[in-house]
Amino acid sequence: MIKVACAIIEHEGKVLCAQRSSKMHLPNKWEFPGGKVKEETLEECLTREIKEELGVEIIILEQLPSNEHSYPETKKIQLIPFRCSLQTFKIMLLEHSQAEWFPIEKLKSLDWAEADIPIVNYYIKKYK
Ligand SMILES: Nc1nc2c([nH]c(=O)n2[C@H]2C[C@H](O)[C@@H](COP(=O)(O)OP(=O)(O)OP(=O)(O)O)O2)c(=O)[nH]1
Repeated sequence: MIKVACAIIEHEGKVLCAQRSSKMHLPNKWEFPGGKVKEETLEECLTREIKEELGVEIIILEQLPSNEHSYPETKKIQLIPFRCSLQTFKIMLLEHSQAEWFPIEKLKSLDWAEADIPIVNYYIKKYK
């Protein structure tokens, strides 16, 4: 199983969502920024990935329940979400096609990567 850490970054009641580019696996799907965990802690992975993808520093607040999901033709992933806030604010799009702040009530309307759907539903239920 591949562990993937992702960041639910909050600011002024909104959440930062990122759209995968047309060239990535799961093209054009929305996700929480993050990536595969290497030889490092989940927190180190998340800090590194967010810096690589968006050029910002995060503050990790809380780990939320993970979700296991199998996509066709890839190994099962365990998607592990963390609520985060930003320490630096100059967001750069280094990998995604776009990144946007959405109010919690709009999250359901995005075309999410399948593994994210239970996480989005949990988050909406707990934090809206
Ligand atoms: N980052 C992230 N990945 C997700 C989410 N939902 C979801 O299904 N995934 C999948 C997409 C990818 O198959 C996998 C993460 O791999 P990735 O390719 O984005 O991460 P990475 O940068 O470590 O990958 P790599 O290019 O080094 O191989 O998890 C999510 O919310 N965030």
